[in-house]
Amino acid sequence: MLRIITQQADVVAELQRICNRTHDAQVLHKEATVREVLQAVQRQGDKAVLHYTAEFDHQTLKLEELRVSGSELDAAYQQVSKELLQAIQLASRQIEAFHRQRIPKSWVHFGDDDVVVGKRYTPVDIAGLYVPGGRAAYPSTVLMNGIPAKVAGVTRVVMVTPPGKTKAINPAVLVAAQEAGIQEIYRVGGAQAIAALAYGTNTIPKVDIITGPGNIYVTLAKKLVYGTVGIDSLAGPSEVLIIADETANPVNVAADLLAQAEHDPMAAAILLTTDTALAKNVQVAVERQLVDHPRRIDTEKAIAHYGLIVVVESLSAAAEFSNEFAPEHLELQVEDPWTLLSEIRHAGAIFLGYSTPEAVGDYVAGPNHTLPTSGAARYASPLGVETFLKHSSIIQYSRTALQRAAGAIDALATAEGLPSHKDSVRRRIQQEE
Ligand SMILES: NC(=O)c1ccc[n+]([C@@H]2O[C@H](COP(=O)([O-])OP(=O)(O)OC[C@H]3O[C@@H](n4cnc5c(N)ncnc54)[C@H](O)[C@@H]3O)[C@@H](O)[C@H]2O)c1
Ligand SMILES: N[C@H](CO)Cc1c[nH]c[nH+]1
Ligand SMILES: [Zn+2]
Repeated sequence: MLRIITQQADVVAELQRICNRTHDAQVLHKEATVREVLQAVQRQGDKAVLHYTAEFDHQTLKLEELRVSGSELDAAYQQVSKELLQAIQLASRQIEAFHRQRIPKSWVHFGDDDVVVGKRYTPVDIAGLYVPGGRAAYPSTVLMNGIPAKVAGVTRVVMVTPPGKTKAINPAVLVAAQEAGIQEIYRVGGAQAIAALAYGTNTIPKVDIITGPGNIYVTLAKKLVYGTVGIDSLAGPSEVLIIADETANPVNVAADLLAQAEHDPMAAAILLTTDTALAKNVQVAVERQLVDHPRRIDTEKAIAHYGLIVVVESLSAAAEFSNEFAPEHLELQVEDPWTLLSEIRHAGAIFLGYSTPEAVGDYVAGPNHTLPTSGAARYASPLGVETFLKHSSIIQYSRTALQRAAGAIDALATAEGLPSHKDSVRRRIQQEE
């Protein structure tokens, strides 16, 4: 049952417990498993990848089965319905249009002082996309990662995703990949997939950046390989926080809470409301909607451990609690969501009004659904084209400009005790032209 507490209780402590669920003491044993997997793949490559695929995904693969074959890719189109193909294509267009809106552009500034400075953007050479596949198949996530990579101009994009129950990858995932221009796909999931992308094996290439969401094992592995490779952000078990007033519909609020809880037993679903009656009605509606829920066991676990309703004194108090939590998804189901928006500082994606369930953002709105979780929205942003780009600073000085700067460089280099820095400037300005 979804618990109700009031603002008199220690709301901040409760929210912190839920927010920290992926990095608290209880996940330490999972981190130990992940470290073991990373080390084994680093040392033994493909052999360890196949070993852990058998252990965690219960699939015994031959080495040559790791890469999804051309015939499996071709066959996927015959296995999806026309409606699903059209939905994938519609979502692709929306996602591409959104991500093409603001592509970071290189620039140079030619100053009057004979100094040129600028930024030059270049894509990573090779990107590795993680597409989850343990408890659900995620064709939408293929698009959310693959399209921004292509828009950024990444020339080699590889994808990893766990094998399904019969080794085969869900055909919708393979169709989405091809619609996003991805052909190089490996049948591997979990920490072993992240390790393979980070260190490289004989079969799977080492990449420059790993992007994409995943469960606790995937998220811990991404955290641990950061530095060996780049990562997008820590996009772990899903979460939603809804702020609702008395005007919200309790049945819809309940459905939106369950829409995130159903992702994972570690998903979080929180309602902050100013209305006691709404709190009770949502609690009842959640119970009713769970009765014949096809994913009832996992969803109930999420609701029981990481679900919460808080009755707050004001919408401003709700906004402050939400800022503490920094949710992946924030829904504002209140009479005037645009006014409340001005009080929100930290959230991955914000959904305004009664007709904007979070599911529109998961699939068709266009903004990315790969979002920071577990408080990471305090410092991180949704995945985007810029995730696959980095920039180099551009600097050019004329001799006159160097002469002007020499005094300041002298003083700073002297203060730092770095004489060759000073010398590299002095020599140039003392040299004959
Ligand atoms: N934040 C986001 O942007 C976002 C987007 C989509 C999905 N998600 C999240 O992605 C996750 C998807 O999770 P999933 O489980 O369906 O798929 P997944 O692919 O992330 O995880 C499945 C893998 O976990 C590994 N694994 C499972 N049990 C293990 C164990 N006991 N020990 C070691 N490894 C183990 C297996 O190797 C398996 O391949 C959910 O948490 C969902 O909420 C987040
Ligand atoms: N809500 C997920 C992000 O937490 C994304 C997703 C994909 N498919 C359905 N939902
Ligand atoms: Zn979702």
